Amino acid sequence: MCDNYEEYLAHYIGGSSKLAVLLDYDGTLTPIVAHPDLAKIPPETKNVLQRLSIMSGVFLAVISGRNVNNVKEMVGIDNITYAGNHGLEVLFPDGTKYVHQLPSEFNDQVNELIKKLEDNVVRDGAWIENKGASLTFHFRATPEHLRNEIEKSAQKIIEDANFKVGKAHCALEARPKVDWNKGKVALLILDKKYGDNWSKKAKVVFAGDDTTDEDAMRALKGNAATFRVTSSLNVETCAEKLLSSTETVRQMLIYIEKLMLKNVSK
Ligand SMILES: O=P(O)(O)OC[C@H]1O[C@H](O[C@H]2O[C@H](CO)[C@@H](O)[C@H](O)[C@H]2O)[C@H](O)[C@@H](O)[C@@H]1O
Repeated sequence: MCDNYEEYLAHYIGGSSKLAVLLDYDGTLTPIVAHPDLAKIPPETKNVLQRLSIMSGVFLAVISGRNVNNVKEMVGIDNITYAGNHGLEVLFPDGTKYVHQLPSEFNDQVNELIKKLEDNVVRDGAWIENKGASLTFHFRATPEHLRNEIEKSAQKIIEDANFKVGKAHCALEARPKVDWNKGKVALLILDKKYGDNWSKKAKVVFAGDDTTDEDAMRALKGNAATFRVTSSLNVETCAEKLLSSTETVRQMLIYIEKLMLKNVSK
């Protein structure tokens, strides 16, 4: 049921003094807007994240499809974990990094893909966000009557270039064909923080709004409280609960802060 998170979280977190909060960025911490550079984190959301980031017993990670340096800059909080490119790269608060190994031919493949997209579908407002380990083909600025055709053509080009293609908000995500995703990186992050029996040591909350976030909801099933941010009640999801907006995500984070304040001051 939508936005009915209080009872669910109070019951799930219980008296636990250790909680990992894993959050997607676009569409979860910030509303979807016309261009990625405009998706600034609302100050109230940043404030509650900042408070959670220094709260004893709370561990915070942002797991995004953006380039990892870009998402770190957009959130702007030190000492938390950032995963970018759908988990292919991670910056840990201790200064260490995880970079998922890509096939040696990847750079050539991505350059070829960019050239094909530029020659065929980068027009009528559509553009490529080159994020290094993956790219996003954006068509939000394309007139609505042209979107379907441009999306179909781009999808075919991405598939033919041997990339994984995923549908996003007015965009297609092109990712290398490696067995890695937001779910696998969520498990890696939790393992690194708590050890491989993390599920016995900490409670976990995950929230995301997009299809790539479903990998995390699936991987965490049974060991986390998971939320899909969506305004539709009919969305197919592996999440346990729905949240209707980024504003509700912010309210939920404030509720988590209250619960954890009680738990850590016991
Ligand atoms: O995993 P996320 O943090 O949710 O990132 C997913 C993609 O988000 C961005 O694109 C989307 O948000 C933009 C800003 O609101 C919007 O203009 C665009 O239409 C959306 O598709 C980002 O640009 C991508 O790199 C991320 O992969």
